[in-house]
Amino acid sequence: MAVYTHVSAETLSTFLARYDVGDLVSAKGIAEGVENSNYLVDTTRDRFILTLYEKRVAAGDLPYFMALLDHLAAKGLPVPPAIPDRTGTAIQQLEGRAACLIRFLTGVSVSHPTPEQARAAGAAMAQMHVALEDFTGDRPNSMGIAEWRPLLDRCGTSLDTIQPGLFARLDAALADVESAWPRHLPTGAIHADLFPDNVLMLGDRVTGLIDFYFAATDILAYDLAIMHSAWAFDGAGAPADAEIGKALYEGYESVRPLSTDERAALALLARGACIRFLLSRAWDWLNTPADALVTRKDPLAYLRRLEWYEQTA
Ligand SMILES: Nc1ncnc2c1ncn2[C@@H]1O[C@H](COP(=O)(O)OP(=O)(O)O)[C@@H](O)[C@H]1O
Ligand SMILES: N[C@@H](CCOP(=O)(O)O)C(=O)O
Repeated sequence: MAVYTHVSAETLSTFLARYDVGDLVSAKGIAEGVENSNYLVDTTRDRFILTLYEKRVAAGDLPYFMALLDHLAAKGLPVPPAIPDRTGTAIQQLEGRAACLIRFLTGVSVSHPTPEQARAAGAAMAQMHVALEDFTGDRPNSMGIAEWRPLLDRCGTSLDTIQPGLFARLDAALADVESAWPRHLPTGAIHADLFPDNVLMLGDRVTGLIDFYFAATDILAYDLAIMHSAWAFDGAGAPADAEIGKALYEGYESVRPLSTDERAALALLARGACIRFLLSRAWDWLNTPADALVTRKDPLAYLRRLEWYEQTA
C-alpha cells in the first residue's frame, strides 16, 4: 500500500480549484509504491497523479527533481512533469505534506520483462542520460557509495538476524568495492532506481519513466548497473533469462555507446548497486514492523545478486 496520508474529497476539490484542470470526478489511492502517498485523480478534463511526499523525500530536494523532470519532458522524454497551478506554482502543501499534481502517463510496469522490453528500457535510460547532458542541476547522491558504510554501521550486527554472518559478509564485500570504485568515469544526473516497476510500457514500447525521487549526480554507468541488477534477476535474486541483461546493455548502447572503461567497470558498479539495495532493504526489514501495511522487500534477493556478480560477471 502507499497511501499514508488521507485526503478527503472536499479537501481535494478545494486543492484542485488552484489549478486550471477541471473539477474533481474521482480519486483513488494507489496501492503500488512504498515511499509516498499517491492518488489517481480524474477531473472533468483529464487524469492526474496526486503525490504527497512522505518522510523519505526531503521537501528541499523537490525543486531539483521537478527541474529534472521539466528538462526531460521539454526534450520529449516520457516523464511526468508536475503541473503548475494558476500562479505557476508546482510544489504545493496539502495535509501538512509537500504535494504535486503530476501528469498521468499510460502504460503498465512489467513484472517479468522480455528481452525486447529490456532493450527498449535500456535505450530509454540512455536517451535520458543524453538528454540530461546539458542539465545543470546538481544533487549529491544521498544513497551513493559514501553513504553505504554509515548505513552498514547503523544496521550493525542486527543484520545477522536476517542471515547469520551477514554483517561480516557485507563489511568485506563493501571494503572490496570501496577500494576499487572508479573515480574517472563520466558522471551526470542519474535516475538511480530504474527498476521494472518504475518503467511504464505498452507492449515493447516505453511510455513512462517514473519515480525520480532518488535521482542524483553520480556515475552514468552506475545507473545502468543498477538497472541490470534489477532487471536481469527474478524476485528471489536468481538470474533470469541471460538474454534480458544482454538486451538491456545492447539497448543502452544503441543510443549511448559505453567507453571501454565504463564497460569494464559494470560488474564492479553492479556489486555496489547490490550492496546499496541490500542495505536499504535490510534497514527497512529491521525497522518496519512485520505487520505494517507496507510490504518489506527481501534483502537477501540482493545478496544472491551480489554473489552472482562476484562469481560470474
Ligand atoms: N505519472 C504517473 N502516471 C501513471 N501512473 C503513475 C505515475 N506516477 C506514479 N504512478 C503509479 O503509482 C505507482 C506508485 O508510484 P511511485 O512513484 O513508484 O511511488 P513511490 O515513490 O511511493 O514508490 C506506480 O507504480 C504507478 O502505478
Ligand atoms: N527499488 C527499491 C525500493 C524503492 O522503491 P520504489 O517503489 O520507490 O521504486 C528496491 O527494490 O529495493
